[in-house]
Amino acid sequence: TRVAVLISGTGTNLQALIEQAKRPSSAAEIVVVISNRPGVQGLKRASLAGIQTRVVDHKLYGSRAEFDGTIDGVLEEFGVELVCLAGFMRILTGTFVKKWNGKLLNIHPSLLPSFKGVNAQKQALQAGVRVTGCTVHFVAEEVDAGAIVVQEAVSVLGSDTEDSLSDRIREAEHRAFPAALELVASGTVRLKEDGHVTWKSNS
Ligand SMILES: Nc1nc2ccc(CNc3ccc(C(=O)NCCCC(=O)O)cc3)cc2c(=O)[nH]1
Repeated sequence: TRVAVLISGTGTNLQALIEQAKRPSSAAEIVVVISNRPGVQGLKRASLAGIQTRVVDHKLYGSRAEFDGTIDGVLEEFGVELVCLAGFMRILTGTFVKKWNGKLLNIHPSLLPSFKGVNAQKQALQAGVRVTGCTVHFVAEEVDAGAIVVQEAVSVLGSDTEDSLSDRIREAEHRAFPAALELVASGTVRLKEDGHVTWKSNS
């Protein structure tokens, strides 16, 4: 499966996906990395891995529709079949999400539906939960509300700060996202028309 990864920054999740796609058994081939910001470290990680990169700078577009349309054009140019959002921080328009429905994966640093939106780790600390984690989900128009593919639980320690908890969640993300990538790229898991996830059964 031809995969694109969308980033906005360092791309630590991108690195985990690159390593997963390199494995001989992987069903995924990352064919392009697209950033909405120039000069970010994730672009260097992609180039080091021999993956083509594109920058679609959202500041250069008058509307979200034009920005998303340019992203769509790059995805079509590379024959992309699956898109992973790895720390991509721009909300995608409904038109784009509809076109790519079932082919867009995002990772969120909490056990959705708890703690949607930005600073999910801080929300978990402030809520006093003893278990949080990360979620890989299909992207729906409503932010952080798409069907769940993979989750990994992470304990909250009494000594945790936002940074120590974020680091521990990030380690879980680096396992969960590659696992979800394989499940969807291999066709084991897919999104049904009714918006629910279905697992291919051998029986
Ligand atoms: N329609 C749709 N698009 C998304 C785009 C990115 C992400 C990644 N997670 C994100 C979740 C939230 C945000 C956010 O609220 N950023 C501040 C506003 C930035 C802006 O103005 O664009 C960004 C990414 C998830 C979604 C999603 O669930 N649905």
